Amino acid sequence: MPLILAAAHPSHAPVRYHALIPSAGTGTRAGTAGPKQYESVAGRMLVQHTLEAFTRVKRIASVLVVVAPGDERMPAGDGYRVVACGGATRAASVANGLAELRAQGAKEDDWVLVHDAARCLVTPQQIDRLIDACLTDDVGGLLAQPLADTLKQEEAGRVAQTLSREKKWLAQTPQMFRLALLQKALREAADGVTDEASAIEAIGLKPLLVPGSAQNFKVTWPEDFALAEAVLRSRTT
Ligand SMILES: Nc1ccn([C@@H]2O[C@H](COP(=O)(O)OP(=O)(O)OP(=O)(O)O)[C@@H](O)[C@H]2O)c(=O)n1
Ligand SMILES: C[C@](O)(CO)[C@H](O)COP(=O)(O)O
Repeated sequence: MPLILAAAHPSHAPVRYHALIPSAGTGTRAGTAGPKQYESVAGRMLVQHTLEAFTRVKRIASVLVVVAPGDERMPAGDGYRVVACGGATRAASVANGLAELRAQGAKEDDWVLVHDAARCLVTPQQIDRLIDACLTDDVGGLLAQPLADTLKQEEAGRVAQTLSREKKWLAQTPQMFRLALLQKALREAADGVTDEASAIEAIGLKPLLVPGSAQNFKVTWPEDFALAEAVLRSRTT
């Protein structure tokens, strides 16, 4: 796919935005027979809804989907490429995808928007909101949702204490950082890092929190499929 020059960086160098969609998980918590991203939701594979949102954002120059080695279930489609370089963890899949982007010619300063295949309810408007908020930021940032419920800490199945929910956010995706910075952060990240922002935080930087949407949830549990289906169908009526 040709890379499109999308916007002007303050230094006047061309800035490009790439989407990286880790889709190499097995979906163990979803309780489905196969990986959840291939389940049918509102008439299409779950991951196809995710990809449609990104391919509709015109300033995104390329969309790269990372699947597990040997996985041939991802359909080919317009506007995205599939590479079978998934790793044992989400962070490894993202790191391998970043290396692939570099191999394809993406530059160190290009922005990368990493987004879970399993967040199939993201909208082009939400993606644009993140880009608009971060494009002049020195660090980058993520969509996130302020905590709505009271927060409990558990000990042996009982409440040990109630934590303050003030200034607490649930991290969503996309999470948007410069390519080389994110590569460095993931190289240095401790095992078990569960999102890009925490790798960036670990090197001493403070990602920007950009309000997302409660509808941008990650399909994780069996009951999430029906909810995703209902939301998607409500958008087409
Ligand atoms: N080794 C991995 C693990 C996860 N992912 C991707 O990271 C996203 C978020 O992960 P999660 O929701 O945890 O998906 P799974 O790992 O598939 O689910 P589970 O943890 O229930 O097994 C998903 O789109 C998933 O496909 C990935 O690319 N490579
Ligand atoms: C990246 C993420 O979706 C932000 O909330 C989340 O950390 C993914 O975690 P998982 O353990 O892969 O479900």
